[in-house]
Amino acid sequence: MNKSVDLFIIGAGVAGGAVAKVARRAGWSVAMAEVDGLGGTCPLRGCEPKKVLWQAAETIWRAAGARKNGLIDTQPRIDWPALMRFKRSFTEPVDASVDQSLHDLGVDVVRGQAEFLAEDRLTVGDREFQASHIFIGTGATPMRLPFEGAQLVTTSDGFLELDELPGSIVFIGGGYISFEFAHIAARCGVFCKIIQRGERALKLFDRDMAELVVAATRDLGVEVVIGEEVTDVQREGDRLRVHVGPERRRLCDCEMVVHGAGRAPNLDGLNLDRAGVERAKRGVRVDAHFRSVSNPRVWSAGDCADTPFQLTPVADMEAWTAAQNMVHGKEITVDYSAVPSVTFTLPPLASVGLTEEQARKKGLEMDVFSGDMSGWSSSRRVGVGRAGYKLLVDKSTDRILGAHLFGHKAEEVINALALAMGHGLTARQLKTFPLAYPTGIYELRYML
Ligand SMILES: Cc1cc2nc3c(=O)[nH]c(=O)nc-3n(C[C@H](O)[C@H](O)[C@H](O)COP(=O)(O)OP(=O)(O)OC[C@H]3O[C@@H](n4cnc5c(N)ncnc54)[C@H](O)[C@@H]3O)c2cc1C
Ligand SMILES: NC(=O)c1ccc[n+]([C@@H]2O[C@H](COP(=O)([O-])OP(=O)(O)OC[C@H]3O[C@@H](n4cnc5c(N)ncnc54)[C@H](O)[C@@H]3O)[C@@H](O)[C@H]2O)c1
Repeated sequence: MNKSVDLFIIGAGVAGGAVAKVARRAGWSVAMAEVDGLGGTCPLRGCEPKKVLWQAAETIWRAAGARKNGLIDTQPRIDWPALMRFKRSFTEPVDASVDQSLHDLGVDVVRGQAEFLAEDRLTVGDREFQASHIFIGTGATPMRLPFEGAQLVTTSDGFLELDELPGSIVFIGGGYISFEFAHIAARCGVFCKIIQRGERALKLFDRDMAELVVAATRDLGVEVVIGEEVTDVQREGDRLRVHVGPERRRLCDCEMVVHGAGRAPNLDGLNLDRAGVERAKRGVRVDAHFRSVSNPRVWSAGDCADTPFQLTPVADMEAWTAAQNMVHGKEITVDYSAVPSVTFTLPPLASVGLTEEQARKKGLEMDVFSGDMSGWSSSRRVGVGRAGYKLLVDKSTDRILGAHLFGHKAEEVINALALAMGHGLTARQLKTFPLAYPTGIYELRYML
């Protein structure tokens, strides 16, 4: 069956959903293909289910802190199967609820894998579409691991569906996923090891803060191995053997190996060549307005586009911007200078703007305010052992260039700093504005 539409959207995730809204409100006819659950990674197998697990682990963390402070004498335990059932009470309704909103919006939802036939034509199963505009919002998937035993490695999707936890887990890679999952699993009694190649873990974060997180993670009993690259995984009876380095040296055995080695744009199988859509390693090549550089009918944003971050709010912001340009003929761009990001460890690691290294490379004249927060009452109240901050302030404008926090409530405080950066507030304004006390955000005045 053939159908012509103003816009065909590939992928019903955050980015696809944002574009659909703008286009339908402008009266465009819109069809949208989705090969998996509607809603995409974030609500089904990413941020949302992870946060449910994290919140449960936070209870254990809080209890450990209270025990350390001599306030309680028991340590609670997570009932993992119950936690999984609880998690599913969040994830299972998502598909039907997104389906309903897309239906109410007037989007023609097509279940199945979309593939290009030509520059303006696509198929999904036995349906064929001709579209004046096409939006690619296919997200990312765990990147292919270049070794034989890769099929033995559990992905983040698999981890978030585990009915039972194993006794030991090795995480490949020391980025967001490994640290977040290890902080959860370790608090459920799993022995965890994180293996990171190169000279440091959490590379997207400020070096000093990342070191603090590694130290706190080791305090928790998680082994963090830096400078080793996982090059093979093999089955040995009922265990898995992890090898590292070019010579495939045996490093350790464990019950499960989890993929935290990065995510790649989900573009294979789309037949981009047939549509003349150029791609780079990081995704569809787009101009500053999110239009394909090689096929003007095609637009792309979110995790599958060659843009700087793989984060939900960024996918949303980029896709909304792409839609304004595509539907309303605007020429707007995205400002990435104040994008906050959090690694949900316990306590969390949060960051916005430039790291100290990046600011120094740019030759910026700045004041660096940094310190240890472990002795502050906010840390002592919850028994935090390690906590720190670093704020970079431009000497000439007094504006925040970057902010990096590791501590209680960092995941919330960082948003105040992002707002301050985005709206050009000065350090003095932040320091003197009367904020509610005693709160995490109030403590900004002690940092500056
Ligand atoms: C474990 C985990 C935790 C995360 N935690 C956070 C967090 O705490 N905070 C945060 O900001 N970000 C987090 N992220 C990242 C966040 O989930 C992504 O940045 C965000 O979902 C990207 O949105 P998107 O719309 O670009 O892609 P997606 O949400 O991945 O949507 C793409 C959709 O396209 C579909 N699709 C792909 N190919 C086709 C095809 N050929 N035909 C039809 N449909 C197709 C997919 O099935 C998917 O539904 C996390 C990611 C993971 C994996
Ligand atoms: N809280 C959040 O916002 C959140 C949470 C999870 C994921 N995400 C998004 O998903 C993306 C992917 O997350 P991720 O944790 O998989 O990737 P990541 O990019 O954060 O970290 C991957 C790390 O694995 C290392 N690595 C790769 N192959 C290796 C090997 N064979 N041996 C040892 N180390 C290896 C890389 O050098 C890199 O440092 C993130 O970049 C982020 O944008 C965000």
